[in-house]
Amino acid sequence: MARILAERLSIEFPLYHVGARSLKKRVLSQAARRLRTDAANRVVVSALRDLEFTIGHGERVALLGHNGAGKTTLLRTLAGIYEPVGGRLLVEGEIGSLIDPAAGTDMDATGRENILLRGLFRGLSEAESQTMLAQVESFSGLGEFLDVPVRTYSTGMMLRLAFAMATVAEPKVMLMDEWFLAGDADFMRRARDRLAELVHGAEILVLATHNLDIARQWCTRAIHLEAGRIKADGPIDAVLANY
Ligand SMILES: Nc1ncnc2c1ncn2[C@@H]1O[C@H](COP(=O)(O)OP(=O)(O)OP(=O)(O)O)[C@@H](O)[C@H]1O
Repeated sequence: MARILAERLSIEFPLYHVGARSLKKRVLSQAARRLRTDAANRVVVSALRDLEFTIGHGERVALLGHNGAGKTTLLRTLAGIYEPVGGRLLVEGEIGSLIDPAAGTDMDATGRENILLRGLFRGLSEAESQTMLAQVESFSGLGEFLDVPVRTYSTGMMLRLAFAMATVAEPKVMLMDEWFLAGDADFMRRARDRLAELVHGAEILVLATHNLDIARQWCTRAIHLEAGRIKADGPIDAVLANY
């Protein structure tokens, strides 16, 4: 069964090329909330600090918080893109990630080649990859553009490809950034239906959003992040009442 467990989970980003003494002085002199110097005397941004939570089967979690609170960092960490600098993270269940459309995409390869590569990466057989290709082809609506290098795609075309590739997998843990809910009206009508099916089929949904209506509509629980820490965690209505 799908499960996510975080214990004292912390993420930091070293800031290279900002060795300026003035910045270091500032970091040391003020009670800086997010910046500090690490053991190697580098300035680091503390993006997530000591997060503790468990997400279990059937939970639909909204990550809420103002700009820079840590929502995207947490999604990327759950997806395995960032490695925690402290604490422990356990994610059980196949992950479907709708976070960065370009992530895991070879920009010089065509859409079709990318789909087949993704299939191979997931350990699908040749026949299964071809089935996935047919599904993505019909769902993405990219038509002849599937045979063109991805680097020439518009933002909306990238989104279609990424969406179609991520959703044919029927993952158990769905990680999603709200901007995947943006797109042209025609595609989004179909995408929302597919997404609703996926969310229904997935055991866990984690959705980062600023849109409280979307949070209320899609989620049962909310984790409110503030400056990299959990400010509130509970049933969606209770968290939103104090948001
Ligand atoms: N690659 C990076 N290098 C340095 N700092 C980073 C990096 N990515 C994120 N941060 C910092 O980590 C903190 C959390 O950023 P994050 O993008 O997770 O916030 P967010 O809640 O998703 O914000 P938004 O709502 O604006 O998208 C911010 O202080 C940000 O500056």
